[in-house]
Amino acid sequence: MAEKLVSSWYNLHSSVPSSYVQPPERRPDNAVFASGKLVPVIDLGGHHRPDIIRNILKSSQDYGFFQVINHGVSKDVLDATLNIFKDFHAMPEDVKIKESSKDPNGRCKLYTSSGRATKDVVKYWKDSLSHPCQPMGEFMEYWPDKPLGYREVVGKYTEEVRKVGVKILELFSEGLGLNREYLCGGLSEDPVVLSHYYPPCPQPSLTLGTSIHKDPNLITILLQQLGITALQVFKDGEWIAVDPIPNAFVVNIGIVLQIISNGRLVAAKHRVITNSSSGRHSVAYFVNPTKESLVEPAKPLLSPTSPPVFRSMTFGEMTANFLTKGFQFEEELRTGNFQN
Ligand SMILES: O=C(O)CCC(=O)C(=O)O
Ligand SMILES: [Fe+2]
Repeated sequence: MAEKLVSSWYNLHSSVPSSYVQPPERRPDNAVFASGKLVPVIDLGGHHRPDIIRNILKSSQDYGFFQVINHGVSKDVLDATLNIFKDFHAMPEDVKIKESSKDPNGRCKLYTSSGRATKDVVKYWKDSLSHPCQPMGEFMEYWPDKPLGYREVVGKYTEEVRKVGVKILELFSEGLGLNREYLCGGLSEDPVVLSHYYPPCPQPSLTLGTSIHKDPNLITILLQQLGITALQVFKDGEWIAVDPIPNAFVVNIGIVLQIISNGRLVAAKHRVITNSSSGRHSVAYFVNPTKESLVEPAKPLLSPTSPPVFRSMTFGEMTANFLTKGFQFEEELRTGNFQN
């Protein structure tokens, strides 16, 4: 971690440093907002499976986003998770660095801005901790073990969210006409958890917490802190706010699922704005394939009248390209657009 965390210095400033000022066209105050539009809310506890599937597919085609309620993870687990990550980001910088530097391969990391700091023309008002979270705890020895209880709380949370992920992936598979387990093997076996902290910002109209991006994964299952609306989704030239709902998860489609569905499901652009009165925490669970997995349009969805819209590539190769080229790399993945 070469650059100082925003949380270490934000309270010393009454204006944002110039390196955090977005160009006018990207500033939140210059954006067009959709009034009255809402990302659909889906009750996963509902009993009519075909309805749930229909709603999930429709939201994923129209918005690339939906929220789920009655997903089976208890309020206690959600609260404990947000609290442990709050406590993590509140620790002194040297402790946070030590606790997140145990993995010799650097897959547990603490970073500021987008983590691609040298490539960001403008920086983002955010610190993040991320690490793999496989269900058998394979990687747990490299997780932070401070604050007290971190591994227990995050281990429980990621195990519970994994189950929600399996449910949702099964619904997607069925809805797309694939067999129920299609997305459940290597295509979703390398999950990563990301804890984002957006400190209070003195000039929210000039800066962004997270860049305008699409997620380079299968799906994301996001837990938002209540009381602050900051996540926005881009649809038809307008930004739609994703208001936090008590005990809900926000689910969004990543580029990998867009490719597997051969473009039927959409990975939408989104971003996070800051606010001056309080900090915000969110916890993203990225459902990722293993790096050896081949990401390509599902064969059962292809036919002479429905040819592949995307080319195949291993997830490892895809990730390396997204890291250097950003989500614009998606264009290169479309058949006919490939450049070396
Ligand atoms: O903090 C949020 O609400 C969203 C974060 C996000 O977009 C991501 O982790 O990809
Ligand atoms: Fe995202």
